[in-house]
Order: sequence, then C-alpha cells, then structure tokens
Amino acid sequence: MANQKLMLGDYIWAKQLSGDEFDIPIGGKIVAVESSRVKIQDDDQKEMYISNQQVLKNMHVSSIKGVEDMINLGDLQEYAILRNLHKRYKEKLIYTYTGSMLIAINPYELLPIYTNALIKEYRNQNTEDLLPHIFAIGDNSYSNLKNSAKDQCIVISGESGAGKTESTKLILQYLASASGQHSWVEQQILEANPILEAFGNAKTVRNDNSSRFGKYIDIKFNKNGNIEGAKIEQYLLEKSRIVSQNEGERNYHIFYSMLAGLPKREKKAVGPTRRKQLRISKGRKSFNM
Ligand SMILES: Nc1ncnc2c1ncn2[C@@H]1O[C@H](COP(=O)(O)OP(=O)(O)OP(=O)(O)O)[C@@H](O)[C@H]1O
Repeated sequence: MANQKLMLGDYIWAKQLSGDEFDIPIGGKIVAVESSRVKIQDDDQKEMYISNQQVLKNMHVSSIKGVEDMINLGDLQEYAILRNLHKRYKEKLIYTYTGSMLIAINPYELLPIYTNALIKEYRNQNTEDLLPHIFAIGDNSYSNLKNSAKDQCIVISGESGAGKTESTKLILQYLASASGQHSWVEQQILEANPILEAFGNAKTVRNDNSSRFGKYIDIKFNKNGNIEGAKIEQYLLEKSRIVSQNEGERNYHIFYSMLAGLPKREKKAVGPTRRKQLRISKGRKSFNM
C-alpha cells in the first residue's frame, strides 16, 4: 500500500516481519506519520513503527468498531476474527456469535453475567436484542424443541481449559430454569456434576479441574417442556491417570477427597506409601523412610 496516503488516526492492517509461519497481520491506529514509516498503536496500547511497505490496507469500519456477530465482519479473515475477539474480550465481552455458533473466551474470573435475572431476560427473547450469551444458545435450543418437537443438540468443543465444562453447566442451569416447574429431577441433574467430576476430573498443567472423559448428556422433556429425566453417558476416560500422572498433575479428585475424609489411623493404612529414599551426606548415611 506504498502509494496510498496514510493519515493520522487511520486504522490499518500491517504485515509482521518476524518470519514466524503463524504470523498474522496486526491491526492498529496510526499515531504518527513520517515519510517512509508510520507509528501505530495496537489494541494493547503498544506503539511500534511500521514501514510503508508493511502496511497492507485500511481497516474495514466493522473491524474498527467490533461486531457481535462475526458474519458481519467486512474482512472475514483469521486476523480480523482474532482482533474482534480480542477487542471484545478486553471489554469483558466474552461471547461473540459467528452465525448460529457462539464463541466463548474463558475469562478466568467470575463475571456477573449468570444471574437468575439474566436467565429470565434471555427467555424467549430475540437474540439480536441482547448481547451474545450462552443462555441465548440454551434458549434457542429450548424454543426450537418446544416449537418443532424435534430433538436438539448442542455441541461444546474447545481445547483443554477453554471452558467446556463450565459452559455445559451454564446451559444445564439455563434449561433447568427455563423448563419452569422446579422438580427434584432438575436439581439431581445439576447435583450429579460434582460427583461425576470427582471421579472423572483431575488437575492437569492446563486446568485444575480438567475433565478426563467425554460426556454425552441426554435430557428428556415432556410435551409441556418440563424436564422429566436425563441420562449422562461417559466415554474415553483417561484410565492411565489412575496409575501414573505427569509432573505437576494429579490423580482423580476422588482419591484426595477420600483421604481428606478419613481418620488419621485409616489414612495411614490406605494412604500413599512414602517413597523410600537413601541419602548419603558428608561422611554419614541418612535414611528417610
Ligand atoms: N464462563 C466462565 N466464567 C468464569 N470462569 C470460567 C468460565 N469458563 C471457564 N472458567 C474457568 O476456567 C476453568 C477451566 O474451565 P473448564 O474446566 O470448563 O475447561 P474445559 O474446556 O472443560 O477443560 P478440559 O477439557 O480440561 O476439561 C474453570 O475451572 C473456571 O475456573
């Protein structure tokens, strides 16, 4: 874009020159213009000089403002998608649509966006009138189920620690609440989680509460839309973790819970045997058993 005049205040995309194969263009606002280069400020307020040759193009207005549904991005490229998500995340807007899909970014902090009042707000509302939210996905499924009487499916996927388990619980919380009549079946579905997590979750280097199994949850609704029951199928449990764990990781939570609850004498009898060590220090042997 060497020939086009670059103006102060313009938002541009610029090539990175580090040579890394995963490099993508960066977006920024021009804060200074010189003859052969411009200074830009990126979304983290970091300033850097970019040569005129590195400048790819002006940023589309949809990327400057940010969009709630990325179908509306003028520039539907990986770099524009990542910048949009990053920009929203910084404003604590962790949910963004891409058509009927919802992208969630793990906030790693408790945001005040899962209240009962919000559940009510998302019930039967047009998703376009409200901020993108996981409750809207729950509501969409629930409304489709009621209106079409056809089974619905929500697929939650992502890398370890992305927030799949938390998202599943939030959808269940929404469905339990939306289905109206509070019965103990709904309560049982929600309360089954801690037990399942005790047996199937463990601390890993990426997630203190990592699910080490896949889960298929089947929720049955009656004609009135009330929850009547549920079935949880588990698959691919990481069984090897029971006998060995990588450095910095743990066995399944249940073992620690059991030990924590045992009286001292019993704990000694069933607890992990201490490793025998033979340490030889200056001129004398010491044994740690
Ligand atoms: N919406 C959220 N709000 C606040 N914290 C969250 C949210 N989603 C996830 N977290 C935090 O991130 C941690 C990891 O999330 P989660 O266990 O759901 O990941 P996961 O995708 O299920 O990982 P794995 O595949 O390892 O089981 C949670 O324990 C929680 O602390």
